[in-house]
Amino acid sequence: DYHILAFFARRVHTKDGRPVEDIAPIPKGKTIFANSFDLYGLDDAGVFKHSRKLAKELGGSYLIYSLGTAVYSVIDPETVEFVVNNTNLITKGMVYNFMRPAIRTGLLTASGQKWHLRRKMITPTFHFNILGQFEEVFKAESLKFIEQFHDQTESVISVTDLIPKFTLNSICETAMGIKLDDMIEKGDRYRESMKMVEKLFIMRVSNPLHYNNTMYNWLAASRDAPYLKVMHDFSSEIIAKRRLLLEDELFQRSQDQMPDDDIYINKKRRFAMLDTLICAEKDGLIDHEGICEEVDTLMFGGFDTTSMCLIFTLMNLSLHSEEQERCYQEIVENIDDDLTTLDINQLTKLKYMECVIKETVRMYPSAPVIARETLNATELPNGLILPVGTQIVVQIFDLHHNPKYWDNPEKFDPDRFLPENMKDRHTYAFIPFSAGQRNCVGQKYAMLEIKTLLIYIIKQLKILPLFDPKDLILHSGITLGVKNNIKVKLVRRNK
Ligand code: HEM
Repeated sequence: DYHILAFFARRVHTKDGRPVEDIAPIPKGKTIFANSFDLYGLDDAGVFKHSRKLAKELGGSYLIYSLGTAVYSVIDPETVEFVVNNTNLITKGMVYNFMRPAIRTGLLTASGQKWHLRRKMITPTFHFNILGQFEEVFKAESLKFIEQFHDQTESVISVTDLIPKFTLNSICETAMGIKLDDMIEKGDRYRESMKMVEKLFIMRVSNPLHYNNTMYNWLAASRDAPYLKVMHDFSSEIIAKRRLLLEDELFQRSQDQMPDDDIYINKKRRFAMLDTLICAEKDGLIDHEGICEEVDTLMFGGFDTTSMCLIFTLMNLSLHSEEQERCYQEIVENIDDDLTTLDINQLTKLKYMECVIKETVRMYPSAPVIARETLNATELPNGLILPVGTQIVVQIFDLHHNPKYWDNPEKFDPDRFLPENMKDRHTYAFIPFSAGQRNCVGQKYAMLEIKTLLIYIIKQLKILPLFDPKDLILHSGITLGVKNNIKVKLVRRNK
């Protein structure tokens, strides 16, 4: 009866006929419709808390039934390893449909042949040599960031306000080849709309009446439309600007009689990922709509995720002066005083800083949840047999706080990531960038960007706390969000 009231959900079975509950607890739903309306009426902070509460109470991966579907939430590394490495499980979960009005069907949300083609097209744009060119942009943007405080011995800043500007400028200049200097106001509106779109995404997740596209279009699409328009107008303007710049560049090259295929290896010219897409369009491999899909995906993927990681890293460093000092000493020992010479090779020497960043994304993973859908009945290593259409939700946040794999998980302790402390831990207990075929294409890009800004800040300024972490209110979105205005005090270091 219970499952019939979840609108005829196909049921999960076990390989050996044991009751499912022996392997995965099934929390009782709030209404007679199983768990379908458990999130109903909750805001983005409530949705976040709900999942944390379930993970804590149930202590392991668990199963719910919602609107005709079984939803298996995974918080154990053995199942995570199976899921992310299973080539039959690369189709994203149903909830990614709700992102499509904003980021369309690009690399993040696409499936099947389309995903394979796009992944093949976009992966080379994150090649080591190209990242080396992007490093110049990260340095320029980092310098701009700290120059805001150059005439002050101390200043109070809101990292939640300032960091997203830095990351949006960086992604637009690296990936899109466009400086935002004459689009500052439009950039501000883009960021504000993005925030709103994430809120609306969670409103849809928490209201099953909006799951179906027709119902959503009828009941909620017009409410969301103005924010989506701001986002899409912004990305369209960037594409149009880059098209003109690239035309110019190609024209110049034809005048100088240089071959077009030399365009990406010319050291003097800065490569933009968007150029690859525009050139692929000329070869008939992608159309204008496809370019819009990928630009919206990369802007979103490259902006909000790194913002959140930087915000929480700066917060953690402000709260932990000893760890901050270790980062400072490591910079002094490994990085040239003249930051204009900073390059990728120097960045790889900052091992402790890497531990700090990893510990931060463990505690606050920018992508707290990822999901897949089974296209066939799928047997898991623990003996559960998931029927076709099951949603597998990898709860990265709960995995990263699972006390079975992390001692004192709420404690900030970068030493967890020293090689000697990692060897006995399950590799899949930590997957901030996911893993397997559908892992994050921007992982190396993100680490470079984050390390570069941290070097510029820590080298010159001490970061002091102005925020009590007990007050932190996290919320769900497409990425992890925070309700608070997190401030820190920056004090110039004595030379
Ligand atoms: C701290 C920063 C970042 C974190 C924590 C992060 C995390 C993730 C995760 C967990 C996934 C898997 C999503 C899923 O399975 O649904 C992912 C995918 C992706 N990320 Fe990132 N990401 C970060 C930065 C970036 C950057 C900087 C870019 C682009 C410039 C980017 C672009 C993408 C794209 C396009 C995908 C989809 C890949 C695919 O499905 O083939 N990410 N990211």
